[in-house]
Amino acid sequence: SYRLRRRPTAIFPPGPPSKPVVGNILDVSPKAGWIKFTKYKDIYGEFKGLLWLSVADHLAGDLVFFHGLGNNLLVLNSMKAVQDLLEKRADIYSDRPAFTVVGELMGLGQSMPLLNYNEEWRAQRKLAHHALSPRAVKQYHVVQEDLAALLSKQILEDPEDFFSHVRLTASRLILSITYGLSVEQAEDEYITHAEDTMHMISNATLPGAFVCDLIPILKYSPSWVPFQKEAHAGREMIERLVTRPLEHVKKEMHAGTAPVSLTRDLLSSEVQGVNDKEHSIKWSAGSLYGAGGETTYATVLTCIMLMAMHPDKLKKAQDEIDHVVGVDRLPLISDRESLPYVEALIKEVMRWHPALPLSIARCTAKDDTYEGYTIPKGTIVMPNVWAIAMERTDQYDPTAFVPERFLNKKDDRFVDPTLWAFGFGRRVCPGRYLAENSVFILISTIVAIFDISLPENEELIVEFSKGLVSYPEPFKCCITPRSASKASQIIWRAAQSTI
Ligand code: HEM
Repeated sequence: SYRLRRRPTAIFPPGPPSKPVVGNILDVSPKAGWIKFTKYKDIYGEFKGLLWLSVADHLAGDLVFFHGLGNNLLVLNSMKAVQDLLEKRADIYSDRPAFTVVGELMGLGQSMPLLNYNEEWRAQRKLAHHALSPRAVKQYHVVQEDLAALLSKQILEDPEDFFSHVRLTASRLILSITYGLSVEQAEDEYITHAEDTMHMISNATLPGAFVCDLIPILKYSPSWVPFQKEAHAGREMIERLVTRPLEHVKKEMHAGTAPVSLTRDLLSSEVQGVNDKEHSIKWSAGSLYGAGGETTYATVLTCIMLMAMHPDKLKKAQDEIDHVVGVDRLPLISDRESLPYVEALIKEVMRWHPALPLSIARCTAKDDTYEGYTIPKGTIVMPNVWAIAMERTDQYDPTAFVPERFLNKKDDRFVDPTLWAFGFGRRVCPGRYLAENSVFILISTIVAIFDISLPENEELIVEFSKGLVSYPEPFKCCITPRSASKASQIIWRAAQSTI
C-alpha cells in the first residue's frame, strides 16, 4: 500500500494573468521594462487586502512574478524586498541568469558580470578589488582630472558635438586606467571597436532580446538562423575586445615601457588564490571596460540635460564651486567632500534617471520561499531600482529634479541612489569608487567652466535609450564658457595634461 503525500501547492507572487503554455512571460517587455514593472507595482499595490492570497498583503506590488516557456522571472519593486533577498539571502541570490546567446554562444559568460557566484568569479572579483579599492583608486585621480580638462577643452572648441565628446571621454578613462593606453592609442585602435561591441552586448543582454534566451534548445539550430550568425560575429568581437589590449600591455611590459595601469599592476603582483591568473586578469580587466564606460557617460549626459532644464540648480552648483574652490583653479577630486551641493546634485541626477534602471539581474541558486510565496530555483530576479527611485515621499514629487532633497540627510533616505544605484550585497559594483570620482570630476569641471541652456528656437528632446544601460538619446543644448577667463583657464589646464 502507499500513502498519498500531499505536496504543498506553490503560491507564486502576483503577476499579470496567464495563458496556456506561454504563461504571462510574454508580458515582459525587453525594452524599457522598468516603466511597465513600476506600473504593475501600482496595480498590485492597490490590490492590497483584496487579493485572496493574503499571505503577504503588505508586500503586494513589491513582488511581481512572470512565468512561461520554462522561465520564471521575479521583479523586486521595493528596497525592502531587495534587501531581504539580495542582501540577507546572498547565498541564494548571487548568481546571474544564463544568457544563452551573449553568455554561452558569444563567450561573454566568462566575464565577471555574467559569471555565477563561483571560484572564477571570486578570482576576478579579488583582482578587481585589488585595483579598485577606495585606496587604490587614488592613483588614478590625475588621469581623471586630466581627462576632465581635455573634455571641457573639446566642448569649448566644438560645443555642438558635446554628446560624442562625453562618450569618448568615458571610454578613454577606462582604457587609460585599465591598460595605460594614451588618448591617441585608445582612439585609433580600440574605441570604435569597443563601442560597437558594447552596443551589441547591451542589446543582447535584455531578457527576451533573443527568443533563444527564452527557449535555450534553439541554440543548437543551424548557423544560418540569423542569431547564430550574429552570435558568431559577436564571439569574435568580444574575444578581440578582451585579448588585444592585454597583449599590448604584456608587450610593453616586456620592453619596459608600460605606463601605470590596472593590468600592469595585476600582471606584476602576486595575488594569492587565483589559479589561471592570466585568464582571470584578461576577463576581469575586460569586464571593467564593458561595465564602466556606458554607465559613466550615461550619468554625465543625463546631468548635462538636466542642467539645461534647470538653470537655477546649475547656478547654485557654480556658486558653490566659485566659493569653495575659488576662481583661480579647477576642481580637484580632493574637493569632493567640500562640495555638498554638487554631491547632492549628482545624487539627484542618478535618482532622476538611473543609468541601470533594472540594475543587473540575478538568478536563484535554489528553491526559496519569501513571505509565503514560492520562488523556484533558476528564477531570474530583477531589482527594479526605477521603482525605488520613483518612490513617492511626503516631501517631494518623484518626477521633479530637486538636489536639495539630499542636503538634509534625514530627508528621502531611501531614494538616496548611493544605496541602490551600484547594486547590492556580494555583487555590488566593484567600480563604484572609481565611478563616483569620474562622474564628480567630469561634471564639476563642466559646471565650473560652462553655462548650459536650452537650445535656441528648438525644444529639448528628453528621451532615453531603452536597453540595459539607459542614456539620453542625442539631444541639443547650448554650452558656452561663463567668461573669457574661464575659457583660457581650461585651455591652459588641458595643456598641462600628461596623457
Ligand atoms: C555611474 C557608474 C556606474 C554605475 C551606476 C554602476 C552600477 C552597477 C550595478 C548596478 C551593478 C550590478 C551589481 C549587482 O548585481 O548588484 C554593477 C556591476 C559591476 N560594475 Fe558597475 N557601475 C558603474 C561604474 C562602473 C565602473 C567605472 C566599473 C569599472 C571600473 C564598473 C564595474 C562593474 C563590474 C565589473 C560589475 C560586475 C560585478 C559582479 O557581477 O560581480 N562599474 N555596476
